Amino acid sequence: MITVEDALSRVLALAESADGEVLSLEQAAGRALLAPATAQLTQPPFDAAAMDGYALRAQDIGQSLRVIGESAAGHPWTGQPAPGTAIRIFTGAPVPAGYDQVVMQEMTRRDGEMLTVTEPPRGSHIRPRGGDFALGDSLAPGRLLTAADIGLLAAMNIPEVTVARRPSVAILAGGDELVRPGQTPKEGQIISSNDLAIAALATEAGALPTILPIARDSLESLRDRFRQAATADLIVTIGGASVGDHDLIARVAEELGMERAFYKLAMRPGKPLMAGRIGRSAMLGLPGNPVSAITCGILFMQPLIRRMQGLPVGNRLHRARLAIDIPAEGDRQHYLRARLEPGGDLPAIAPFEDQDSAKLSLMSQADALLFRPAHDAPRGAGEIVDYLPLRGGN
Ligand SMILES: Nc1nc2c(c(=O)[nH]1)N[C@H]1C(S)=C(S)[C@@H](COP(=O)(O)OP(=O)(O)OC[C@H]3O[C@@H](n4cnc5c(N)ncnc54)[C@H](O)[C@@H]3O)O[C@H]1N2
Ligand code: MOO
Repeated sequence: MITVEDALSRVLALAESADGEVLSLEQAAGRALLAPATAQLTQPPFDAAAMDGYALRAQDIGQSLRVIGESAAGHPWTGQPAPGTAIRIFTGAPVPAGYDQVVMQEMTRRDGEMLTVTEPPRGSHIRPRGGDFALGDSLAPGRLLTAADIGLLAAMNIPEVTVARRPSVAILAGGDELVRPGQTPKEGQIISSNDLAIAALATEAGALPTILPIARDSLESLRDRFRQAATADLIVTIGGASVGDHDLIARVAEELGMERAFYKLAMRPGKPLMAGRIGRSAMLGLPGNPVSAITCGILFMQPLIRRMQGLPVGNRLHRARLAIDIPAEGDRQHYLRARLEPGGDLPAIAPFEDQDSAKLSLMSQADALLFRPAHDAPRGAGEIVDYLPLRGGN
């Protein structure tokens, strides 16, 4: 058994460098920027008024000023500046050269052509040219494009960007006991849930998943599914990873030339995780127990999919205080399903008493995976521990 850390670095090594595709900004939100995007202009392109009011010379405040022109957004004033004058100006309009102060109209009194500043302004109310970004500034790759990024890129006059192609992920669940949701299970059958949960995790990480028809516990059925999956960037199998007589995944994968990176790691849940490469595809073999499959999906599959898009692998640990005492850990790194509550300086975390890796209801209720290193000593309420959030904030 290898450590979780070692396993993760071997899984990440399965990623090849990301392929790019060029998309319009309308299509690019949520995608991974793959090449630097460089501003084609300077913003603001001119010193701009931040308020509706008057442009004037700060040194003239206190005098009665003559209003000699108007500058509106899209309609700059082009006259000659002069001491003792002011220009009517609107938010976003160019501040004409020769004037260094905008005064809000609420702080002035206008009488015909004449203007008096009634309250001293605070700040110039001028946004200087280039104060937001300058020609040649760039947005670095390796980030998911947010709504604000899309707005920024548009303002930079970049109509198209190179983003990582979404990795294709073929998801292969197998087992004679499995039927699809919506069907009526016969005696001894259960509904296949793992493939849908893993596909949801893959989508969340930016992949395009395809759920293959459920494989039967036969070599022929599994060979057939692997053939269907052969063009995927990543093949994820679920179940059939352990030691039972029907656990055939490893056998078929090897027969098809899988180069195995590892099999089994010192982790709870998720010990029988397998990883490697088959043909042009990376492969992850997740354990069948639903909580184990989802935990391995979060800890290994999602980082791999992010790495395939040139993104940081994520899964940063956060800190919380234990709400209850917990016993010493065994020889596997443990991820316990836990509830988080708001706390004083840090949130309070309480692992569920029942950590059965077959219980989806508990995984669904969990706010976090409490992280415990192998051989960790007993811990008391109030001690600080690490956790992985399960609801955003990751
Ligand atoms: N003698 C041993 N038995 C087991 C060991 C072991 O080390 N020695 N490890 C246990 C652990 S830990 C896990 S995790 C499971 C993993 O087993 P497999 O990956 O071989 O998974 P299966 O046997 O195929 O299934 C396990 C369990 O999960 C259910 N399952 C499978 N696929 C799905 C699906 N798509 N949707 C919903 N549920 C699924 C399946 O019905 C079984 O109940 O092995 C332990 N045993
Ligand atoms: O690893 Mo199994 O995943 O403990 O249930």
